[in-house]
Amino acid sequence: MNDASNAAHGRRGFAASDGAHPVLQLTALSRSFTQGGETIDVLRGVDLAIAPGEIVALLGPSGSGKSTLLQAVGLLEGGFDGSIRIMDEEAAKLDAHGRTIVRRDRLGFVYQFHHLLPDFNATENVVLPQLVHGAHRRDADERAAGLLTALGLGHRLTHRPSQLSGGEQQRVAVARALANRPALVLADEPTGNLDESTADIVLAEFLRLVRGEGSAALVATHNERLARKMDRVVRLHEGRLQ
Ligand SMILES: Nc1ncnc2c1ncn2[C@@H]1O[C@H](COP(=O)(O)OP(=O)(O)OP(=O)(O)O)[C@@H](O)[C@H]1O
Repeated sequence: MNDASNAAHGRRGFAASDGAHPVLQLTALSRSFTQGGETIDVLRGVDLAIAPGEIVALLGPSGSGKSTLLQAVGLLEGGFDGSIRIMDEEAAKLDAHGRTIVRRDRLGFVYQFHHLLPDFNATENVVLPQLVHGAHRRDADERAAGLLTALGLGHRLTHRPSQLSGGEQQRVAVARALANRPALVLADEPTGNLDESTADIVLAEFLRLVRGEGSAALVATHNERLARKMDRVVRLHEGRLQ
């Protein structure tokens, strides 16, 4: 079985309680950017293991490389050296098709800005990734309504993003990220665009839901206070994790 077809077999054998296999294992991950003849070594050998169901805060000042690290793990960009193992599969070596399958079947994404589809309502935004994943419409509708209701949006199911507040939009983005039951959620400043009290509420709901679903998460933030609510904090310093 090649890497891509392994990925296509989804999460079989990797129950959330299976502590023996990290959902994510990074070894000597490096990334440099060259611009105008100058090379910046942003990641200089990052090592990290995340257990199933573990929620890890990735702290670091602006420019320390948090987004670069999340982009690597999200298999969104090439140009990295080192190993990215996602559920025991070497994802760094996959071709574009294999990476797409790993992203679709195993990863969920929450960004600072929600990136919801503006022409679709809240439910549809959570249903669509499930249909792409092969779910039946009725099951996808039920799951979307369940997730959105758990996030306090039961009365906003048919609102479009422009009819929702910033906090509500971000809750829809959280529901969308969890829709396909990912083993690992990658979140880049998921509440960075919200005022402090809304950020606290949305983050608490995010953590409760991720824990309830048994997913692991890697959450980039520069907010120490929010980071302390997670299971573990790692810090990016001079291109390495401390
Ligand atoms: N495509 C690129 N080309 C050149 N340099 C880049 C590129 N992407 C990122 N960088 C540089 O890499 C460094 C890390 O950027 P990154 O966005 O990962 O930091 P960050 O910790 O997420 O910052 P913030 O908290 O401000 O979002 C920065 O110095 C940035 O300028």
